[in-house]
Amino acid sequence: MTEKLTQPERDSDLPTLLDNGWTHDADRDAIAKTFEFGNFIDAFGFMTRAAIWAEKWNHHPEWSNVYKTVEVTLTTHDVGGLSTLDLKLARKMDQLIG
Ligand SMILES: C[C@H](O)[C@H](O)[C@H]1CNC2=NC(N)=NC(=O)C2=N1
Repeated sequence: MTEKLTQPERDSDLPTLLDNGWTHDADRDAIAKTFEFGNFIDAFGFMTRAAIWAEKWNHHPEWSNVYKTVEVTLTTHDVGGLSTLDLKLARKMDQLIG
């Protein structure tokens, strides 16, 4: 059963993501990041590769794409806030952009 992040998990895991351009939306208990690419194909390719991981982990982003920009919000709907799945997917997205 997916659980909400504990405070110790937040203290240890969130800072690195925040340093990597993620922001924390306290109201939703979600993290968000805007990814900018060189062109539309690179942006869509990022979404395609991230989608494969999202489906594999059964954990899906809330995201939108306009031309070279992909806006991502991650939260776990089943628990109404952040879980380790959000952190895992965020780290994977950061890994995909190299
Ligand atoms: C039925 C299915 O396993 C659930 O709806 C999964 C699918 N993907 C999900 N993605 C996200 N971000 N949060 C969830 O709670 C969630 N739940």
